[in-house]
Amino acid sequence: MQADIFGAPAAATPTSGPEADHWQERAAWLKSELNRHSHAYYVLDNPSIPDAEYDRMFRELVELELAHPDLVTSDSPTQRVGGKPLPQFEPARHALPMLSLNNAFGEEDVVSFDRRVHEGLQNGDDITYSTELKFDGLAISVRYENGYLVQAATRGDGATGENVTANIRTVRAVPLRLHTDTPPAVLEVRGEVLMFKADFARLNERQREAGQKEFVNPRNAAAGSLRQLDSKITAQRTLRFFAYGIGVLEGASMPASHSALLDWYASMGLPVCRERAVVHGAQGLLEFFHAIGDKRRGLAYDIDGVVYKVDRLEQQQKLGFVSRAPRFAIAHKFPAEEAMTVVQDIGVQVGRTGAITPVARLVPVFVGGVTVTNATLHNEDEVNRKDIQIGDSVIVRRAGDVIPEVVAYVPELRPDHVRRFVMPASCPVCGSAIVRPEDEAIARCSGGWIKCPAQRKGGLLHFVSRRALDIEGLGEQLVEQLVDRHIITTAADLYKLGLTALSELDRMAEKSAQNVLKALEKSKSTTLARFIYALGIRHVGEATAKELARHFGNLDALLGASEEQLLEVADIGPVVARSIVSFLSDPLNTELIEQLRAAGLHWPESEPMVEAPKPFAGKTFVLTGTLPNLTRDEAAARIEAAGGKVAGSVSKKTSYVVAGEEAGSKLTKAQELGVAILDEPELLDLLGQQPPDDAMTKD
Ligand SMILES: NC(=O)c1ccc[n+]([C@@H]2O[C@H](COP(=O)([O-])OP(=O)(O)OC[C@H]3O[C@@H](n4cnc5c(N)ncnc54)[C@H](O)[C@@H]3O)[C@@H](O)[C@H]2O)c1
Ligand SMILES: [Zn+2]
Repeated sequence: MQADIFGAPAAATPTSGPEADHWQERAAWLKSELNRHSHAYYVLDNPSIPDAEYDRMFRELVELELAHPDLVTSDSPTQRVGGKPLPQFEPARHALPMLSLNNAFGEEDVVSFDRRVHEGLQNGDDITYSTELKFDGLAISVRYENGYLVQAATRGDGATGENVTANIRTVRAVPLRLHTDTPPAVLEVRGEVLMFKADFARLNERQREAGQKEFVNPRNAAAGSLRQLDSKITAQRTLRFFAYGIGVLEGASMPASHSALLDWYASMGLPVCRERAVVHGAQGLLEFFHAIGDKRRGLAYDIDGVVYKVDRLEQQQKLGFVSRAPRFAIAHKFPAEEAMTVVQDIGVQVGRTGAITPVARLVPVFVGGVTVTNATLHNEDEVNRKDIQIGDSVIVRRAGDVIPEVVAYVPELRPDHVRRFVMPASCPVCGSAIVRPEDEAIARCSGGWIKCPAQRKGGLLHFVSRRALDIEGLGEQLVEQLVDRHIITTAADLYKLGLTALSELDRMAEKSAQNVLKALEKSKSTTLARFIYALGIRHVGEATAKELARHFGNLDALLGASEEQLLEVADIGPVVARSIVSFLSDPLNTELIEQLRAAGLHWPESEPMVEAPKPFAGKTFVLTGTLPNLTRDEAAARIEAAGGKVAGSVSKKTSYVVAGEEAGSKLTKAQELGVAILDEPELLDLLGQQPPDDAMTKD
């Protein structure tokens, strides 16, 4: 397979096109492709390729233009910002243009940015930078006259945007009036409109219920919601806003620094993100980048990097602008979490509970900071729902430590010959029949761990994993050998391993064998929660194991618990309770537990705790629509804390449906079935609670 200059497989991407040595043709082709994708992204809010793919083509064009400057034309995407405003909107000219940002993809880029700033300012001292998040939404300019919001416009092509004033007025996060007695005569606040992840999930759920198209990601949902001809629709979507820049200012003096500007904004009731800092030099920039990288998953919204800006505005002015971006700022991007590649085959993997997972074998692709060759397709229904076939170009997502998954295929790149995935009839590892109970999404190998080495290996790897007994040095290869050579069958056998047996394995020096034995010895002293989790009971994850340990205090109390007693544990529902009882009533499992105790595994034990009564115990709730104060997650958390269960769909077994505004088909179903319906005040009444304070953070 031929690779292009960025190392990605050429056939896997739309960058195929003309050969790279016909550079004129190639540049023309890149321009037209980039323009086509920009239109889909900026104008239609419906991109067909991942951003990383777009960025790759963009960089290729930049390189070509650098090598052949006569290729640069004014219509080149490298010279322009965004897309043409939609003609359906009234145009809004920006008195000061709204630009883009240059990107840094690695530490070297950040160091050279800092160097260019020094050169530009002829300054030998450390530069002070203001650092903030790069929100993944869309830019907006909001104009206040004498403190009142008078106009809001999208970025558009940088010079002219779309007048979206009526829509912005429905966004609660944007104040209609500045909270100050001395407002400037004119202030253009620039910032990002975005959608929080939870609101995005809820919106897509509603779209699904209503049989309408779902949005690809929060950015496109935000853009699609703001750029609505009917502001009633915008009003129904929860949009947020963070201010981060300034356009025209009249009747007030400009703060001396960017950080002071943001503080001023916050004092006037404009939402400014708290995750910002003032740092010195390239070192300070990189420290901020890493600190935010660690926090990223926990943020309520998507970011695709951080932004560094020279803090002193007078220095910003001195540095000025290049064609489409300021010289005083740069966006430092996180590695892209989505990339495009080709599915070469679809195989299956057998998990520790026998679950058969379809796995796409991919043309290797760099995504989320690593090279990925396999990505999960979750289960048979997902493969069919997403219609992913062998031979397709697909978008692969790897976010943080999450297992890479195939998100979607790219219809415009589907070749003539693709092949469907067929679930095999028997386990590829042990040959036992694969069965899929009618009401379940997961097909399983019916061999159990006695017959199926894949399940044995999976179970052992789970047992030794970091969150279970945390036995260092017992990795995949070692477990594989131990099982394949029939040296061990169960976890209890691990504690019978001796130095000779271990040293005889491949790639096992005596020193490492000794370390494994030491780690095994150390693991004997553990906690009840880890031990329960390590057993690998289906549906008992880490959190449930902790809850069980807390509730029962000691192992014998858990071993003797009935299904009813298990149901009294917080977070445990009928499915989990049944799974625990069925696991513990299998003599093979109880024997294993006894063997492990006999091998010396121990933990502190205590008496079972007495739980306070739970008013919602045994009751099932379904949430639908938007509640006035509580988010859906908050409402669910409160119901669960009171012992109730939250279900996704309404049935005769539902005790209550909690309905907010725009409740959809679930409400109708509840009315049909005669299920009791609550609004937010009634729910809080039942709970004996108050609504929360406004959730939006305004410094
Ligand atoms: N998938 C596609 O087909 C496709 C097509 C076109 C563009 N794109 C993507 O769009 C991006 C390029 O768009 P762009 O020109 O808007 O640049 P950009 O999004 O990379 O950077 C500029 C924008 O960042 C935003 N921003 C967020 N936080 C900010 C902060 N704290 N300070 C200042 N600005 C902040 C502003 O909206 C600003 O306009 C690329 O990531 C590209 O991949 C994708
Ligand atoms: Zn099997």
